[in-house]
Amino acid sequence: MLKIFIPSYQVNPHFALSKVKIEIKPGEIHTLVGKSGSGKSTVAHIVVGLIKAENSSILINGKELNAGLLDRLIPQFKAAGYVPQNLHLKPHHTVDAYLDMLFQRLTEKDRIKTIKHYVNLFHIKHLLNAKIIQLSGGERQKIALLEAVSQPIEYLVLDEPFSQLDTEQKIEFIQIIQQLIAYKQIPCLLISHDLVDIIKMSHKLGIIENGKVAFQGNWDKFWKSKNNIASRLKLAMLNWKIETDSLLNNLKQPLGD
Ligand SMILES: Nc1ncnc2c1ncn2[C@@H]1O[C@H](COP(=O)(O)OP(=O)(O)OP(=O)(O)O)[C@@H](O)[C@H]1O
Repeated sequence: MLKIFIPSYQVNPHFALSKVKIEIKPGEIHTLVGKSGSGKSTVAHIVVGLIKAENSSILINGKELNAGLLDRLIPQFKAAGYVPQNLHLKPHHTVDAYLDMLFQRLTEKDRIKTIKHYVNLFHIKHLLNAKIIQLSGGERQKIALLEAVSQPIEYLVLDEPFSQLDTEQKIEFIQIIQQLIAYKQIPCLLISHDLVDIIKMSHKLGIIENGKVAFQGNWDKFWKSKNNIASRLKLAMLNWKIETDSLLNNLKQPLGD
């Protein structure tokens, strides 16, 4: 169980996070949505320990994590798997060499077996000889996710992981994440403002507005909620569904001359 509590965090004189409380069970994907600048990435940065917010607590399976423990530079303790908005991959490595590097800690036999498993799961066999720099944006996002889950992590934080993907790639990516989360039984905090991701992936939804959590709950609570922002999001979802349905219906019509 991942328990996040940020009572208050002043980001700049005009913006602060306040009373952010999120709990995510193992195997659960909790999506945080909100307008640009509402504070989503700041929450992610605190949760993975990139910034330290005084008085905040991040508890994973009952253990208190502080920025020191979470620091990615401390190799013994990398509880957080994190895919940031801006990816930092080594451009000149081939995918093959990159995977080899990620699983260096394993014996050769285990490394070969593990890499084979991930190559199949991520459908990247055809990319093994390509250099990272030659990959498409979506393929790079896959490698970044693979890197994040390559360590024995205890929770996963994904910040806009689908921003570079088209709908088909997105559906493939969503399935990979769902399998990983279910298999590893870890909590996942997903930051997104894409309705497809939100509808297809979330077990729970949090809406953040101006640094505060304006709504939080499961789908049942969401659909019953009279909260203003939840209502606007519902409307967008319903319109999206209508648009998608009509698009799909139109696709079924035979093409004219
Ligand atoms: N180090 C910083 N110094 C000053 N202001 C900052 C700093 N980091 C973030 N901010 C401000 O805090 C606010 C929230 O930023 P944040 O990146 O968390 O929003 P967001 O909801 O993730 O936005 P987006 O969806 O566009 O990525 C923004 O107004 C941003 O400019």
